Amino acid sequence: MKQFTSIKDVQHLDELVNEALALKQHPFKYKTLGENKTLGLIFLNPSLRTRLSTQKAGQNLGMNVIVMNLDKEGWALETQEGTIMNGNTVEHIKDAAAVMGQYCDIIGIRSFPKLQNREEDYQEELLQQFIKYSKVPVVSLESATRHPLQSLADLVTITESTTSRKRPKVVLTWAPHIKPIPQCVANSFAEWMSQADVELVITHPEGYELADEFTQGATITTNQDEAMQNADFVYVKNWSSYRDYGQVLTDGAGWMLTNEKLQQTNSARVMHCLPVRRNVELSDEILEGPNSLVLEQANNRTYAAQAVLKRMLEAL
Ligand SMILES: NCCC[C@H](NC(=O)CCC(=O)O)C(=O)O
Ligand SMILES: NC(=O)OP(=O)(O)O
Repeated sequence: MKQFTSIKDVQHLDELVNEALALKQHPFKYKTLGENKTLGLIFLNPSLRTRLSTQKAGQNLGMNVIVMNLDKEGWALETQEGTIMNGNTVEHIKDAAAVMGQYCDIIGIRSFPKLQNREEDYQEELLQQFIKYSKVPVVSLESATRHPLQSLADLVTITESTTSRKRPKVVLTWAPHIKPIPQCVANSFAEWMSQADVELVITHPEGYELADEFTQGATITTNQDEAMQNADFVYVKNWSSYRDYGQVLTDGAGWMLTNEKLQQTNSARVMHCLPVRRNVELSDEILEGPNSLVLEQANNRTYAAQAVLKRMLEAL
């Protein structure tokens, strides 16, 4: 694997999921594979899970891992081509990425969307420039439009939790939030589920339609109660509008998942990528209840990252 920025970089999805599950059983089986190789993790936004699980994944494979919070600790980055840098930006991404590519064998990068200009965000300029100028394999740690390591961990979690039904019904439901949130976790989850052996239903209020490219094959409804019927997994997530880009169109009163709503499901397991705003997006009773899978999802982030890094190391 030369890079990992979306499901399009995965050739055999089942094999990657099984690899992650096998690594969960034997995390140190390949502890010499990454010997003398450096993994650089670069963050332009906050992170708890992605940072620690990817660092741990690299270490489990024997890699040296270096981490930089570029937004706080680095020079202010310029991304425009050919600009006269007489303003606030200090270093061009061309130079920064090229330098980091010399220090690292694999680079991971997190860069959220600005949620101001849809075309700009969806072009993934920062991620693409990093790939171009670092010249080493790049793994997305969550970009402007996708969060593939999260989606892989989510699929691993669903795979290991499926018992009764061969083709589970998976519902992605919009939830309220207090501020505009990127579409990337929802985009990515929908994109990965469309390639998995599940029935995917997406439910959200009017105006929160995700971009078509991510939702192929899904049933989409604005009726949350209808979506919940007989669900095996409910994935809870807020996102801002794609249509009215970056806008919050409703306070979403009534969209928070509760135990009462869960009654309509097939005892569905409840998922969320975390961090979660308790009692806004999801109730305490669900998060702490027997149906919650959120901690297992977070745990599986390590093995998802390890499976991806293993493939990248093998391709170096
Ligand atoms: N990396 C995982 C999720 C990141 C993002 N959450 C946030 O930005 C939370 C911000 C807040 O709650 O103030 C999201 O939900 O898409
Ligand atoms: N789920 C997730 O990506 O969490 P962090 O933002 O803490 O990395």
